[in-house]
Amino acid sequence: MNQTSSPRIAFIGGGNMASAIIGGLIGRGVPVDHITVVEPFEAARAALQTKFGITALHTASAALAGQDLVVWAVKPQSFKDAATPVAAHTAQALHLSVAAGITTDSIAQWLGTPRIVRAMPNTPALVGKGMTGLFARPEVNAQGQALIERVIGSTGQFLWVDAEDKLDAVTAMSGSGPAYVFLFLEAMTQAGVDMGLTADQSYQLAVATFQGATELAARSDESASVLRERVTSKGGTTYAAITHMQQTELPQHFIAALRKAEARAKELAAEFGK
Ligand SMILES: NC(=O)C1=CN([C@@H]2O[C@H](COP(=O)(O)OP(=O)(O)OC[C@H]3O[C@@H](n4cnc5c(N)ncnc54)[C@H](O)[C@@H]3O)[C@@H](O)[C@H]2O)C=CC1
Ligand SMILES: O=C(O)[C@@H]1CCC=N1
Repeated sequence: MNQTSSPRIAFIGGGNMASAIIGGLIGRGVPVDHITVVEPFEAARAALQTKFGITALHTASAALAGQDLVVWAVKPQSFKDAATPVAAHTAQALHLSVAAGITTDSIAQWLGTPRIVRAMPNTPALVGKGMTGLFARPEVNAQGQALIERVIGSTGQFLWVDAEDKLDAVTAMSGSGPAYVFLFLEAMTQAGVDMGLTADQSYQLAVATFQGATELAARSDESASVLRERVTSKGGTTYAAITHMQQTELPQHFIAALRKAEARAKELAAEFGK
């Protein structure tokens, strides 16, 4: 994105997710003075200053008028309160929410505009390897969708879903998913230590294995199950481990856990969307 075509973008909430997107935008050449952030928390404002040279506003003001896009990066429970002072200045803007669970119906009601895209990003966006699910209300035109793709594309991959409730599945998969991977990394590292390796050695082995295996899956035309079978010699070591995982129903427990995340996304909408 160059200087002349750079949109003006405001962020409401300047925490982890906002920082990931801001980092992506700056990396793609969006000038810092095209980015406005409202962030009430002093330490978070200081972090934005140090990291990006952005002086965030501590409260909504007329500086929010004339923005092309407003990105909502507050916690679901803070959204409604955050919306009231902002809505007065931003009725003309396109809005992008990354808040888990909060529906565009609620957001449209709070902001007084239906021009809303809902996104479910994930934290690998911090290193440009994010995966974001997107849903646009019908009032968002192709130009609006293209702007969203430029912004979110600066943080990694994205995909559009055609029904808003599918974002609950996206949340359970890629939104929360990095935490599942980190849990597996922790468990693999512990196993390595139990078998006599150092914690550093174990962690390196675990992280490199995830990196390598997922890169292989991404580049391969074969399914994950075929790739798995290629590692698994009959009666060998992988067979011993996978058999134990199947006998103890690890895959079923994993699937059930994702359904819990999906259910929680729906609960959040009911809880904080009123
Ligand atoms: N962390 C994650 O992996 C993901 C988070 N999300 C969503 O992103 C949103 C933000 O999450 P994080 O960045 O992790 O949280 P965070 O806590 O790092 O950032 C939220 C920021 O909003 C600020 N804030 C609170 N009240 C405000 C107000 N009235 N006006 C403006 N700012 C206000 C807080 O001070 C805080 O710095 C959440 O809704 C979450 O559901 C979505 C996908 C992944
Ligand atoms: O745990 C959460 O509610 C948010 C949404 C996806 C990742 N973090």
